[in-house]
Amino acid sequence: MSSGLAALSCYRRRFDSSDDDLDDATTKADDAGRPPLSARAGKRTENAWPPYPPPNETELERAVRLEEEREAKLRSDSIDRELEAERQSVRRGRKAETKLLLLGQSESGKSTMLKNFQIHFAPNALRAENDAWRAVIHLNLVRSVNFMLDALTRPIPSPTNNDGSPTVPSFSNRLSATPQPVGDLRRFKLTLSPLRQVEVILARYLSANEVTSPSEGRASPAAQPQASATDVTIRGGHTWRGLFRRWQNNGDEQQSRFSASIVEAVENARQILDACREDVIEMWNSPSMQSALRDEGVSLEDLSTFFLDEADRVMRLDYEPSFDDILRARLQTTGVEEHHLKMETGAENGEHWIFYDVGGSRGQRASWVPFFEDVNAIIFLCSAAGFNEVLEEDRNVNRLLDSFTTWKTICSSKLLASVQFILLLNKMDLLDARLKLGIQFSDYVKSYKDENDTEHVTEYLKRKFNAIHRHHSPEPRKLHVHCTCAIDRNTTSAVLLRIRDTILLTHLTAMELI
Ligand SMILES: Nc1nc2c(ncn2[C@@H]2O[C@H](COP(=O)(O)OP(=O)(O)OP(=O)(O)O)[C@@H](O)[C@H]2O)c(=O)[nH]1
Ligand SMILES: [Mg+2]
Repeated sequence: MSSGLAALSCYRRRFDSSDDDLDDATTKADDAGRPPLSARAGKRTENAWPPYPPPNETELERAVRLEEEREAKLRSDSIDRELEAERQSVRRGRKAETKLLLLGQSESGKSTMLKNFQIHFAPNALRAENDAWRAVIHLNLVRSVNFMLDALTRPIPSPTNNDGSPTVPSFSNRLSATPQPVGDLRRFKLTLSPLRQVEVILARYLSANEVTSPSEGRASPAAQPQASATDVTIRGGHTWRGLFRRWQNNGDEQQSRFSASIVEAVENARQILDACREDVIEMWNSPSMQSALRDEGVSLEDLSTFFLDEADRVMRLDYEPSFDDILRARLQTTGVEEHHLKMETGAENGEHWIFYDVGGSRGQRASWVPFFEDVNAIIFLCSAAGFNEVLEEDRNVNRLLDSFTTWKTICSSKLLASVQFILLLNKMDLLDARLKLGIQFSDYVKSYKDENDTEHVTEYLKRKFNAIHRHHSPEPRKLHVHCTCAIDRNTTSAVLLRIRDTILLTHLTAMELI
């Protein structure tokens, strides 16, 4: 309790004590303003309030006493109002502390789910980051194009037969055997070569450190070798979004010069993208190119096919990212990023929610622990489609098995004993597509004996996660489970509302308001 509240309560206690000391039937003064019977009978305590008239009270004394009582009543009402205001402010303060921790392995969809929260509850703030997201989307796209060009021109060691002859035709042989002339690939390599420069520019500036780079005249490159064609890594905590807010006149000339140089370089990159647009479309739509990619073993899932399909729109000079585009932009998280969401809609308008979005790869999980002590809820994401995938960082480990193990660790944590637990079975679209393709869930999960359809597999996953939660939680706790497809913001919005209700309920319960 604050000192103000304590002082007010103390005053209230003194004020109320008179009633405590009196019997029910005798506590009210009569209409003439005379004290209650018990008081008149000498039962009242010395400091009782309101003061009682001496037996021979004159008219003047009575008027003074009644005035004092009226003032006391006004003071009491004012105290009541202050107490209520303080209670509201404590309540708001608690809400301002709403902290949510997004957990789960890499690529489970944590950052995508966070973007859903932003789209739903703070759309204007997200829209203000459009310039930064455009750069991420462009980087996703050029990485895919450059990755394809590299894959198609990489010399492949051909396996040989016993007699030394190749068992499969080399790529160039295959390409010449297709209707697509080899010359086209050469042409694409040539005409699209400026995209190498675009990749460097965007990667460089997206990973730039606002504080150190201007003086050092360099930005830390993000263009580290990536596991997937489209992954973009930006160290957690970097205010990369802010780098694109033009000319924030904060009085720092060096900073402004740096921002201006970023803006100029990114504008150049956009010009190049616009100029390369038709060639990218032609290359991507060429059937022989796509079949060559497949022959080459390049998984289309590794490419940002969404943006390649949308190249005509995305590469135009006047392109503005839509919310659906932002949802699809892949930006691998490293470390722990703190995101403040100021609610712009609904009853929570103006409230602050703080999200901690973590990097999910194994090497980063130790950095989650310090955040356990101070959160209201955990939102754990598991890719339901991970059953036939392995971890990027350890290709011997099945993704679903890794999710079970991580979930068990999280559930067992004593630090999280009183935290709200929300589990999202994400990527339901991919699970559904894979099962419909005939991929057998039981081939990967030996204990699974049910039918190979989405409904039964989902039930199995829910049972499994629930059982781990029940057995390993330090004390009984409710688990909220939802199935999601984080790239579909329409279906996800219903889940977001239910998550919000869960969080609000936690608050009200904590404040003993219900
Ligand atoms: N098809 C499909 N793709 C999804 C879904 N959720 C996320 N993705 C995609 O999965 C990829 C990884 O999503 P992220 O949200 O970046 O994953 P993350 O958990 O934040 O990963 P890290 O930052 O590496 O820990 C992105 O390309 C998303 O567009 C989903 O429900 N369905
Ligand atoms: Mg992430």
